[in-house]
Amino acid sequence: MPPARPPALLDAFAYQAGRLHAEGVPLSKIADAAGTPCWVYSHGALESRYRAFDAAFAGIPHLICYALKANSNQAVIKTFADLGAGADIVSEGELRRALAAGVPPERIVFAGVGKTAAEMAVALDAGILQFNVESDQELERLSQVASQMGRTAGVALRVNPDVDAGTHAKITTGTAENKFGIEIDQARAVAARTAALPGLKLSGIAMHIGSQLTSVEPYRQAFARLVDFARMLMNEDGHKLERLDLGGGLGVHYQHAPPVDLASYCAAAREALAGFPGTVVLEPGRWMVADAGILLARVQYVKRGSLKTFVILDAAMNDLIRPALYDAWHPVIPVVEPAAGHGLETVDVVGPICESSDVIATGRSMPPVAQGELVAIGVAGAYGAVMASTYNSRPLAPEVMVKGGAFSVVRSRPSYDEMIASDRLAPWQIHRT
Ligand SMILES: Cc1ncc(COP(=O)(O)O)c(C=O)c1O
Ligand SMILES: N[C@@H](CCCC[NH3+])C(=O)O
Repeated sequence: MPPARPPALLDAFAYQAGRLHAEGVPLSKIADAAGTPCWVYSHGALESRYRAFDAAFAGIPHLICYALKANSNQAVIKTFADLGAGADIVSEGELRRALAAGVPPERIVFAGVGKTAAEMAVALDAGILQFNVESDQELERLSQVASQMGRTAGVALRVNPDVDAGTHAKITTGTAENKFGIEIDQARAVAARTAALPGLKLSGIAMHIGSQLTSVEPYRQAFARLVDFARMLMNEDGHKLERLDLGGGLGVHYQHAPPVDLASYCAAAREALAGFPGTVVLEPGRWMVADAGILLARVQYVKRGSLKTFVILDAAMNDLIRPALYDAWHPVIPVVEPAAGHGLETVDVVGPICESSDVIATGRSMPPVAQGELVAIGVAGAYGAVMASTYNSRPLAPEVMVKGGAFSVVRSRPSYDEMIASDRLAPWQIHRT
């Protein structure tokens, strides 16, 4: 097993003159301006991730539909949209975020098992590229909504290839046990139904087998099944498919580098797609943003007990829920570079929330940190801010984007008044004096 990820490997976050920076900005300066906890994103890292992904698929017609669910801040979406990205969305909220950030509707694909008729209507009205349809009932509803509006909906059938992605049980999506997609054995009949129903145009086949994949083999199997199925639909049933949507899921380097990297993922896709005449749609989320973001926090207390030492931060599970939810491992890095030859201390890094699951790191061996110091929680650009809540009435942490030597608050911290502003008393609780 290779050693846990050293801080120096975080792409855009490195020590300069003994202080951790985001690109050219000392993180302490951002903490002073925005307060802690706060999210910090590197514009340069986002751009280089997108460019690398795009370059890997050079030579084959492709459309990168960034999966907004990983990080849907307007400044992040716009960074990708400016480079030509489309969007993979799962809700009307994400549709509105994509459009507001300037993603052209003809580059938007709409996934999700529970699309409402209202969501379909808004997306049809916007003129999105395709609906990734996940059930026969959804197909019927989409046909009705589109017909009533006098529109034609582009349809890609999301098939469930029944391949185990070998990832965490809570984030696998491509086996028959999961709610996602149409079982591949049933999908041929659903394709025929799509061709027969009004208001629909079958334009592609889609898949997405899970997230944080760390091996290429499940991709190979799933891609092969998808392409075989698409060829059968084209050659035997006469459907004209314009697009194959391979979904997302490419894993990133949290604790240990995954053996699947962009090059091998892309090679597997190219091999499977050889000779396919259409466009390949890709829906990377995590891979595009994880390394480009950190959560910046300040140590409030160091509590030394008889069994454990707790480093208590001002960031908590309501900010970053991944450790509590998936036992996820994130690097925790002191902002002041530890002196050469520093020792290590085994600590639990926790937040102030009243739950024992409010952990950022358990049993972590790290350089000692003291009260008042800043720490960066790394690889937090994906599924960080988007999964945050206000549990314990903690306002959502602000988001900051850095570009070179400049930084900007791209979502502010709500005031306490704003946080409670939409609560109302019931009429019978209002007493007139
Ligand atoms: C349909 C779909 N596409 C794309 C993604 C993005 O996945 P990831 O962030 O793992 O690339 C997801 C999330 O797992 C998804 O459900
Ligand atoms: N939210 C998850 C992954 C699920 C991806 C969305 N289908 C994570 O933090 O890793």
